[in-house]
This record gives sequence, C-alpha cells and structure tokens, in this order.
Amino acid sequence: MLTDILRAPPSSTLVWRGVALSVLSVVAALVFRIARSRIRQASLWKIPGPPSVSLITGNFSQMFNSSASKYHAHITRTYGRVIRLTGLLGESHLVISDTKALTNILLQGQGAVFDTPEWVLESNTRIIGPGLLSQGGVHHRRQRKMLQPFFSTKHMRSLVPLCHRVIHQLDVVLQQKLADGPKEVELLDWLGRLALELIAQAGMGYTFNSLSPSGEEHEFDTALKEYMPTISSIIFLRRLAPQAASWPPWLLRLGGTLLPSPMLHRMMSIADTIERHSVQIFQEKSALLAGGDDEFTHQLSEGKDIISVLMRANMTASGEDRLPDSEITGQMATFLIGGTDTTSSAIARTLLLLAHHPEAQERLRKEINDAYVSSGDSELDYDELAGMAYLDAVCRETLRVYPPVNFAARVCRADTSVPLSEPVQTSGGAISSLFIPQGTNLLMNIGGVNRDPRIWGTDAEEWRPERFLAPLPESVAEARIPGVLSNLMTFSGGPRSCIGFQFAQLEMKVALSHLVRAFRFSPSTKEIVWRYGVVTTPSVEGTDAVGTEMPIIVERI
Ligand code: HEM
Repeated sequence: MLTDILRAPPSSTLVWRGVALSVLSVVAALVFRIARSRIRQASLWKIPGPPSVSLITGNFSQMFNSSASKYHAHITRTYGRVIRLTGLLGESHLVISDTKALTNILLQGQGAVFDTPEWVLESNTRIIGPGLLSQGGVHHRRQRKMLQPFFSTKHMRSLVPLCHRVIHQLDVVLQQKLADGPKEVELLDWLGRLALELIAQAGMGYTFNSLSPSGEEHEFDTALKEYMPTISSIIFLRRLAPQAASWPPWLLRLGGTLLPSPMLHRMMSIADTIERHSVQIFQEKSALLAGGDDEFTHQLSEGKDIISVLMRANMTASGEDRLPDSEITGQMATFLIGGTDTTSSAIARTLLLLAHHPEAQERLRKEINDAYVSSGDSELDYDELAGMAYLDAVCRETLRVYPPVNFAARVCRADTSVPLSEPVQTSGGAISSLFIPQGTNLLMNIGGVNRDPRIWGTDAEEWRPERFLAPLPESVAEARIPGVLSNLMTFSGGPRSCIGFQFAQLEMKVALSHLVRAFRFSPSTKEIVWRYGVVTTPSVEGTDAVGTEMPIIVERI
C-alpha cells in the first residue's frame, strides 16, 4: 500500500543508480513484452480498425481522453462489432461489441481464459489495496463467493429503510437551501455525498456525516470526487504497474514522487486518504467488536453491514479461511470506489435527462405520488419500488443509453477462438470465429452493445423510456446479451460483473422516488458536458478537465 512506501528512504548515489536501473529495467521489460506480443498478434492485423496516429501511443490518445466519447461512437459506427486498435508501441487491442463473442469472453471457463488485465489488478492493488477490484484467478473467486450473499435480493430488501433514512437527510438539506425559492444547485456534489453515505452506511455501518446541513465536505468525499478523473488521466502510467510489482513500497513511492506527473502525485495523495480512512474505520470497528456484541450491534447498521458481518465471521474463522486485515480494509476501499461515482453519475444523468424532458418528469412524479397514495403515505418498500413500471423504464433507459462505465477490460490468458454472431470482413476474407492470441488486451464495448441500432432499432441512440413499457424488438432477445442486468451490458456479465448492480438500482429508485416527488428540476443555462473516464462524469463546458459538477435548477414542490 502507498502509505508503507517511502519507509526509511536511504539517500546515496547508490540509491539513485538503483532507481535509474529499476526504471530502465521496467521500460526494457515492457518493450520486450510488447515486441513478443506483436509477433504473437500478427493474425490480428487483418481485423478492421482505425489507422494508428502515433508510433508510440497508437490510437490511445484518441481513445482515452476526457472528450473521447465521440471517437468511441465513430469507431463503433465505422468499423463494427470487432475492432482492432493500436496500443502502446504497436500492440494490438480488440474492442468487442459482438454479443456472441462477448458471451464467450465473459463466461468461458468462469473467467479462467479471459480475466482482468494484470496492469489493472496491480495498479488497483497499489491504490486501493487487495479488494475485489484487485484480485485475479482463485483469489478473486474466493473473495467473490464470500461477498456475494450481501448483494442478494434478500439482503437488498432489508436495506430499503436505511436507504430512505439517508435520502431523507439529502431531502432536508435541499429543502433548507431552497427555502427562498428555486435556485441553481451544484447537484453532483450532493449526489456524490449521497452515494458515499449510502455505501458507507449500508456497506460498513459508518457515516462520514457528508449530508449534514452545515454542508461541510469530509476530506474523504473530496478524495473520492477526484478519484475517477485522476485515475483516468494516468492510464499510461498504470500500464507500467506490473513491471514494478516486485519493487519495495519505499522505492515505488520514491519513483512516483520523482516522476514529473502532477496527476500521479494527486493520485498518490488520494490513495493515502482512502487508505487512512479505511484503516481508521477498521480500527474503530475492531474496538467495538472487542467491546462485545452489545456495542457492536449499536452501530448505524445494527452490525448487519457487509464489513461487520465479515469481521465477526473472521473472528471465528480458522486457518486459510481467515481473511488478513488488509483484505478487509481493501474491501472497504473497493466498495467506496466502486459504488460512489458510478451511482452518483447514474442518478445525476437521470435527473438531467428529466430536466430536459419535463413531460417524462411529470409522468414519473405522478407514478410516484400514486404509489405513495396506495401505500398510505408510508415509505415505499422494495416491492412497491419495484412495481413502478415507469420508474423502472426511466432507470433502465438511462443505464442503456448512458452507461456510466463504457468499457470493461480483459486480457486473454491462453490462445483461443471465439465464435461471432455474424461474419466479420477482414483484409484476409470473412471470418466467422475470431482467433485471440494469448496476451491480447480486450475492451468490452458496453455502450456499443447498449446502443447498437441492429439490436435496439434506428432510434437506439435516443432516450425513450417508453421502449421498456412495450415488448422489446425480437432482435434484443435474439442478440442474447450476456449482461447481468437483462438485455443491458451496463453492469457487464459473468464472474467479474458488477457485484453491486442490484444495490445500484435500488439506490437509484429510492433516490428518484424522493427527489422527483419533492422537487422539480430544470436545466441551468450552463452547458453540461459528459467527460469520458473510468466513469463518465458531468462538467461545465470550458472548465478544468478534472473538475466535475452538474449545476441544475431545483424548485420545491
Ligand atoms: C450505476 C452504478 C454502477 C455501474 C454502472 C457499475 C458498473 C460496473 C462495471 C461495468 C464493472 C466491471 C465489470 C467487469 O469488469 O466485467 C463493475 C465492477 C464492480 N462494481 Fe460496479 N457499478 C455500479 C455500482 C456499484 C455499486 C453500488 C457497488 C457497491 C458495492 C459496485 C461495486 C463493484 C465491484 C466491487 C466491482 C468489481 C467486481 C469484481 O471484479 O468481481 N458497483 N461495476
């Protein structure tokens, strides 16, 4: 972990030479690996794709920048469902939106043939610790099996009252802010705090007090807000992470500090904040646990949150079943990272769309009000929330057209062939199955499938919730989309799909049912642009690429 780095940094010429040699060895190992994979990947050269624009970075600078969404749409439209991209030093990458190929990639061998790439796992380990987002192979399967029950429908049902309580806090804050009439509110900030509190309270029985009426921002909240834009901007450095896997922590920190990259330095400081707070929460909970069952069950979540249950089970677990403390703190950081910006981005996008579609907003408000009348004005339970057809359609349509995460990355661990739904024209003729050499990096094109006009029809790019109120076109069922949320790739599919997908939908529904009932939303005069990153986030046109915000006019009803 980053805070262990830089312990006892020796300072001598020898160390400087050591650092220089280590950096050289990283670069040499990378060049060697890429040269070897280029030879292995010769068969991929015939796959259609955009011409490379740089000998060093190929198409990466077009593919991974904050305004890259247009480029993604362009290559999907121009080159189709299987695209070859040029990566660093000519390495081939595949961008896939063919659903038959995706089914094989995501499900084949339960993740044994295609797993998350080493550079993602290794850099996540360094930044957020050994949680689910950092583990591969059997370690991942073991952690996933242990955590899965907490994300079941049964557990989600029990979380509904807690979600209402947290969202009520936001209600109070906004009511106070708008006491003098409609106002422009920077809503993304408040939705980020809401998502943080929801995952902190439901996932670890902890509060950062981010929704206090004083409006003070917790430093953790600030760190989380900067996390996604910052990590998205250091993709090239993250790719070097496996080469530095064996470096002692102090050398890694020294190397990071010496590199002239302000974004890397920002990332290191964010990672320190996340780790510091995860350890602090863990220590506070350990003290409660040591104080006995009574104290432990007096937490916000009555001891039923994921981390409390894990810690309690861990106390009695023996030998290899026992999780090291670092894996528990790593899991906390993982949920906070995985569950905050994704959810706040989805809720923000929905509210902005409703602001631009007042008739859809009114229709949704009416459905929510009717549901409250039927429930005798008491908080809506899980089934009542699930029973609102238009709310469900609004959430699904937003997650379809605007998935907060656009790509899921995989690497091929062994030479393999995957079948295609339809033949792909290559420079060597049509192919009906795709040979993927070992070591090839792939990007699952989530948006490409969700907005494929041959699956969804000619209006695939349009936001039209009504499409989910009528039977979907047959082409949707025929496509057999392998997403964990039916017919959508938004939460990916297979053994590495989003573990929080049911919680995310619950959060969206509870939040919208409160906010749309109590407030009316209309667009601000400021133009909102959505910036591509690991998670797509809103900003005001013309502002700093790392800053995220979404001003919107809010009026009390
Ligand atoms: C709208 C909200 C969300 C979206 C769009 C989203 C999307 C995704 C996607 C695309 C993946 C990658 C899957 C892959 O590589 O195949 C993922 C993984 C993950 N998500 Fe979410 N997510 C959301 C909310 C959440 C929430 C609320 C949590 C809370 C716990 C969460 C926790 C995770 C974790 C832990 C992983 C890693 C799973 C693994 O590797 O086994 N996500 N998510």
